[in-house]
Amino acid sequence: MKQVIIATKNAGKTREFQALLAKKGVEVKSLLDFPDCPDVEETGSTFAENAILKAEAMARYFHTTVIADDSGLAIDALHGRPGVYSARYAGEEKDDQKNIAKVLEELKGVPLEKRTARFHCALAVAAPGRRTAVVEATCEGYIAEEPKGENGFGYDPIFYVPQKGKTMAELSKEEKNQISHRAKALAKLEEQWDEIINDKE
Ligand SMILES: O=c1nc[nH]c2c1ncn2[C@H]1C[C@H](O)[C@@H](COP(=O)(O)OP(=O)(O)OP(=O)(O)O)O1
Ligand SMILES: [Mg+2]
Repeated sequence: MKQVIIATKNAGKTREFQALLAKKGVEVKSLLDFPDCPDVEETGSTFAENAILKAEAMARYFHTTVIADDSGLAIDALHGRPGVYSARYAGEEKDDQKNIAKVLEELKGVPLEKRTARFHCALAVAAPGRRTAVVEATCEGYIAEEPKGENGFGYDPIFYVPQKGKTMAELSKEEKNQISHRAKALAKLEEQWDEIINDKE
């Protein structure tokens, strides 16, 4: 069985990687499968730096190739915030509902055409004794006036995707995986794929 470790404790990201990589016959393990693994502090000032920090720490811990995802939402009217602070925007507890409420409060009265935003995803691939590779991608949209939809995770209920006429949380998993920042970044690893996967008996 082909396998890859994604260095994330986020269940939503994990589900998306599982769906994206099942097509390739690759089984995804995330850090949720390894409850004892250490926390990595996200002290970088960019998505790429944080992805590298997480990937390299976990490649050392597991002695094998891992992929880390650092992602978030950049809102133009908020000068790029919440950005790399997306997960903890409304506090250390990483509460999606509180993060959404904070963003909507800050955007009160801002008209739709000025609510432009994008999701960013940086993926770092680290392996012991190898140079770490990083790819990045974005997905453009608008911040809706109110949350809509039940699917996805994080800021999906307030991220309006113009070409679909829906919020990200109203898209099916398959639809999100055709357009998302995460799917686009993963596609950029295509050429390195044979070196990334681990063959498990
Ligand atoms: O597709 C997405 N749809 C909605 N929201 C999203 C998405 N992608 C990232 N986001 C938000 C969630 C979280 O507020 C932050 C990620 O923060 P980030 O540090 O990368 O992830 P995390 O702390 O949840 O898990 P981990 O670091 O273990 O991978 O951006
Ligand atoms: Mg994090």
